[in-house]
Amino acid sequence: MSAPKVEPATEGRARGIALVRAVSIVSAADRGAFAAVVCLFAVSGLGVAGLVLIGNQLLHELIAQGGAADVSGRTWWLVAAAIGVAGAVSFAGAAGAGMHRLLAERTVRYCAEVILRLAGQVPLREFDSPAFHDKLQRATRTGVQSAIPIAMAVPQLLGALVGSAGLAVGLAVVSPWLVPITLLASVPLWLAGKSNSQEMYSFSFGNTPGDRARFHIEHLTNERKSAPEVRAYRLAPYLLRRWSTLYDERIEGISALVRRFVRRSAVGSLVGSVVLGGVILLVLHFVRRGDLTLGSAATACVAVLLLANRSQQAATSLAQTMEHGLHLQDFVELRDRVEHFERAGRIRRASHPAEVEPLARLVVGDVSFSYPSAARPALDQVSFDIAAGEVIAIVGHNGSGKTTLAKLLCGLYEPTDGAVHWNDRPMSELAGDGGLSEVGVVFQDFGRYWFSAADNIAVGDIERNLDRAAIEDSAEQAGADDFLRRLPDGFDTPLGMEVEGGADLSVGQWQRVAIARVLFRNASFIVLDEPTASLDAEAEAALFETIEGLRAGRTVVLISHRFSTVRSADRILVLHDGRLVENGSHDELMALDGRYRRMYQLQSSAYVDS
Ligand SMILES: Nc1ncnc2c1ncn2[C@@H]1O[C@H](COP(=O)(O)OP(=O)(O)OP(=O)(O)O)[C@@H](O)[C@H]1O
Repeated sequence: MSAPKVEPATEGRARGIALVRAVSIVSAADRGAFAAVVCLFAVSGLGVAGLVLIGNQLLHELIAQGGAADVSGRTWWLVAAAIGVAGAVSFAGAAGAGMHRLLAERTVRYCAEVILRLAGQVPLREFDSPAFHDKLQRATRTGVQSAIPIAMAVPQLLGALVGSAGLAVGLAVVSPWLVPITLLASVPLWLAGKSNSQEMYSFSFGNTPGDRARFHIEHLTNERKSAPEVRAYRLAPYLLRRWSTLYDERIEGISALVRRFVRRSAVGSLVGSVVLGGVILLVLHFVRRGDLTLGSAATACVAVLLLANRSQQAATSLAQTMEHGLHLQDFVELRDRVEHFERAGRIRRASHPAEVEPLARLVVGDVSFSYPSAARPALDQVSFDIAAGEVIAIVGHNGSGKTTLAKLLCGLYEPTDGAVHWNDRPMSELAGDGGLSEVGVVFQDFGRYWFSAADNIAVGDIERNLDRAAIEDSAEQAGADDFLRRLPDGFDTPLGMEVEGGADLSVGQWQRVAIARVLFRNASFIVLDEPTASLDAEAEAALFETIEGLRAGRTVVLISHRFSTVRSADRILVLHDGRLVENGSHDELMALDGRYRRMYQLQSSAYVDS
C-alpha cells in the first residue's frame, strides 16, 4: 500500500498563514531580540523619512534666504537635526545588523531544538513511514535552513513597511497624489516575487524524496561505518554517479525555475520603472502648472525614489517571507506534535506512575502487527505468556518476526490487533510512546555513542548516571571491564575514533558494552536480540552464566540463531512467517519432531564429524 501523495499548500490563505507563521517563529525564538531588531529597523526606516522632511525644510529655508551671507538660526537647527537623524539612522542600521545575527542564530537553534525534541519522542512506528521521513527531512533541511533567511526577512519586512509608511507620510506632506501612484510601482515586482516563491516552494516540496536519496549517498560516502565497504567494492565512483544524476535533476529543475523567475522579474521591474517614470513626469507637470515649488519638487523626487525603493524592498521581503513561511508548514506541524506529545506525556505522568511494578506476568494475546508500508503482517495472531523468572528463547528464520516481537514486548510498538499485558495492564497504556522503567533491551543494532565508556554504560539508566561503582560492576558482569580499564583513560575514554582522543572497540567488545548497559539498567524484564552474534565462544558462555545469575527476580527473553545457547532456555518459541508455530522446552520441542528439531539438527550436524 503506497502512502497517499501529499500536495503542497500554496493557495492564498496558506500564504497568509505562512506569513503569520514566519513572524511567530522568529518572535518565539527570542522575543527581546526580535523586538529590538524590529525597533532598530523601524528607527532606520523612519529616520530616512525624517531626513527627507528635514531636507525639504532646509531646501525651502535656503531658497528663501536667496544666498544671503548670514545663515539663519533655524537653518543651523535643521542642519543639526539632519546630522542627528543621520547618525541615528546609521547607528540603527549597524546595531540592527548585529542583533540580526543573534536573532538568526536563536531562530536556527529554536527550530533545531523543536526537531530534536520531536524526533526523540515520536512513536517508533513513525520511523517506518517514508512520509514521516519526508516531513522530517523538509522540516529539518528546509525548515531549519529557512530559519536564517526568515530571521533576516521578517524584521527587514517590518522595517521596510515602517520606513515606507514614514516616507509615504513625508511625500504626502509635499504632494498626497504621488503616494498611491508611487506605491503602484512596486505591485508588479510583488506579483512576480509571489509567483516565484510559490513555484520554488512547490519544487522543493516535490523534490524531497530525491533530496533524501542524495543525502543518503552523501551519508554513505562520508560515514566511517560504511567507508570500508565503499572501498572494498570500489563503490565511490558508482555512488558519485548516482549522486550526480540526482543533483543534475535538481539543478535542471532549478534552472528552469530561474529562467521563469528572471523573465517574470524583468517584466515586473520594467512595468515598475515605467510607473515610476510616470510619477517623475507628473512631478514636472505639477511644477509647470505651479502646483509645486522647485524645492518641493526636488524633495518629492527624492521621496518618490526612496519610497519606491523601500516599498519594492518590502514587496521582495514579503514574497521571501511567505516562501520561507510555506517551507515552515512541515516544521509547524511537527512543532504542534511536540506540544501534543509533551502535553500527553504530562497527562500520562499525572495519571500513571512513571515507574511500573516489576514484572510478575506478561501476556501476549492474539497479537498481530503490520508495518505501515508492508503488504503482509510481520506478526499474525501470536499468543503466549511469560511468568516472572523465566528465560524464554525466540528462534525462527530471518524475517520471521523475532525483532518485531521484541519491540512489541518492550512496548515500543503497539499491536495492530490484540494486546500485550504487563501484570494485567495493557502495555500500550503503560508505555505510551516510550519504554518502561522495568524493561531493559539490547537490540541487534544497539547504540554506539561518542561518549565516554562509562557514559556508554550509564545511558542504560541515565538517572543513575553518576553511580560509577554500579557502572563498573555492570561492565564486570558483561566481561567488558578488562578491556575498558586498559583504554588510555580507562572508563573515561571516549568511544569512537571520530572523537578527539577516542578509542574504538571491536564489534564483540561493543556488544559487551551494550550488555553492560542493560545490566546497569537493573530491570526485571530483559530482552536480548542477538546478544551473542559477535561474541567469541568464551564470552558467549560467560554471558549465559550471567543470564543464569540474573534469573533471580528477572525475566529474560533471548533472541538467537545459536541453538547451543537457546537449548538451555526454560521455554523456546518458534516463529515462522510471523506465526508462533511451536512453544515448549528444548526436550519437548525435540520430541515434537517439528521445525525446531530440524533447525537444531541442521546446526548441530555442522559441528559433528561425519
Ligand atoms: N520497518 C519495517 N517496515 C516494513 N517491514 C518491515 C520493517 N521491519 C521489518 N519488516 C518486515 O517484517 C518482517 C519481520 O521482520 P523482523 O525484523 O521482525 O524479522 P526477524 O525474525 O527479526 O529477522 P532476522 O532474523 O533477520 O533479524 C520481515 O518480513 C521484514 O521484512
